[in-house]
Amino acid sequence: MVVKTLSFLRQHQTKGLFGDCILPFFCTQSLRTHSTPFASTLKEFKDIPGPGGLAQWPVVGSLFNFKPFTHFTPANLDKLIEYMVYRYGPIVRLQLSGPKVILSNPKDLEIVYQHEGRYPIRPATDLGSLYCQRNNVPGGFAEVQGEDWYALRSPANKFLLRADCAAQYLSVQDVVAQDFADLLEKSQCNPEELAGLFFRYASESNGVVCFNTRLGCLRDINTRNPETERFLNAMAQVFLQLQNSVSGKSVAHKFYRNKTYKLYEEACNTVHEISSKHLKNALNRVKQEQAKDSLSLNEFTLLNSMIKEESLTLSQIQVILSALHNAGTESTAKNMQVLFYNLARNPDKQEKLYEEIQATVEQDQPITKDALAQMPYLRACLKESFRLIKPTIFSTHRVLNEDVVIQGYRIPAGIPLVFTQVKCCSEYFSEPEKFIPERWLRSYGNRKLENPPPAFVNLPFGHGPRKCLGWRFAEQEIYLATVRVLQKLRIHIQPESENCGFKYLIFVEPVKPISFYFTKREKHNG
Ligand code: HEM
Repeated sequence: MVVKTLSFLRQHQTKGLFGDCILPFFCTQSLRTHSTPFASTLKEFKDIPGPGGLAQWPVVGSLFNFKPFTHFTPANLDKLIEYMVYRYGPIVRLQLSGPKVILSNPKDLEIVYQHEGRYPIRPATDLGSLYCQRNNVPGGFAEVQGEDWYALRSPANKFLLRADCAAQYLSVQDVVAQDFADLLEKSQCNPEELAGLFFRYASESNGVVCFNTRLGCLRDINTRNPETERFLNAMAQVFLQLQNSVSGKSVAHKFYRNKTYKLYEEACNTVHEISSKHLKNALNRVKQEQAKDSLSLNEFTLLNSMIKEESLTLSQIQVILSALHNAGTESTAKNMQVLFYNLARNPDKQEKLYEEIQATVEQDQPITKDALAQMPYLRACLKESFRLIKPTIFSTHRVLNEDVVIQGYRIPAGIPLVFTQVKCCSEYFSEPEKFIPERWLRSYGNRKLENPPPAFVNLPFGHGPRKCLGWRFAEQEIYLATVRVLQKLRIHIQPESENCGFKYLIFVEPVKPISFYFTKREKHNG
């Protein structure tokens, strides 16, 4: 097997499939570290460092990682993983509902990505898969693998991988961002309700992309549409129950339709029902406008690109658009709050960003693609916020179809590899706990970045063919909201949120809702 793996690596290197990176890295890192002859340095899977004894037993071994044997619970799995990396190093083998390998060195992540193949496998949450199996409904991007995944991903890629896709929606998403800023200006919300406003913003902004319509999520409380409210509540319920399923609050859903499962199923059905309606309406509008000759399918929109895909059925279009809307809402809402939190805690950086905005965009003028391109500090602030909070999602896994050699250990195909980036912060960044957007600027303090961090050190949207499909939209939505809010308001947090912790269940999220408050900026006249 060892020889097979090595010959595989050699073979592909000579073929150039992995560029010239894999084998040299393998040689310099793994073999040099252990400085023994080539094949004999390969160590077996069972020798990977990690908790020993009963903790490695199949099935029951997982239990020994948690209370009462340790002080960790499934709800703070990220802390357990952080501890494991601290205790055992960059590669750790442990039982977590089956054997897993935790990797934290960016160079090892790179190796995994190089081996993930055409159809990368990211294991789904069991609640999502159970829902599809028990109801015999097709899965979205998160639930499907292999060719089924590719059948969804490839038509979506045609639009979403184009560099200019988000720019098509810039003006309409800008209006959504202005509505959000207006709402924050007027709001007298408690922290939970405020967190809900971020969720509403992300849903509204993604709605214009996925369903070509304003869903009405940002309407004033008195004019809200009951169906939109039902939609928002159902989407929030989907994430809540997913969190319950991964945080150990529900285990029995695997065996029968327990409360968590039933709530999840009901919420998924509601999301499906309402998103089907939105899609039907959007398609009708397209037909009407085509009949009037006022719309050409050549207009570059997500919906048009789906309609033009002859291989796609209506139900597949529905799955793709609904999955995009769901995947993009909670993730964007949560990461946006993290950015606002970092800006609130660093008023000097917030003012510096405000100055950049003032110099680039007029308050009553639309935000253009060029204007966004001229705001490097805005981009640096988001990048730094992602770095500080990472991972943005708990957590990116891959399962490889082939054996791989990492840190000198042979990891058999099929073992889930869990990526975490806890340690690399201090290794690659000075003052890693500080929010320093400047570190991402080409010149930092008038000197060129001497040791730029390795490429795989900060991957908020993942990497490779299975990378986040909506990353351009996520960034655009966060940029627009930040610009429109800062033009009007200063972002602050109450002292009780000063050191709010974050947890990672599905997406990153504050342990307690953040107590933001906003003060109006005096109007500038140019
Ligand atoms: C700040 C906001 C967001 C963050 C941090 C984020 C992050 C991620 C990450 C880390 C993944 C897994 C990638 C991997 O396995 O390599 C992912 C997957 C995905 N994201 Fe996002 N995302 C965000 C917003 C969005 C938005 C706005 C959309 C849609 C408009 C979206 C759609 C998706 C989809 C469909 C997938 C599954 C892709 C697949 O399995 O093929 N995301 N996202």
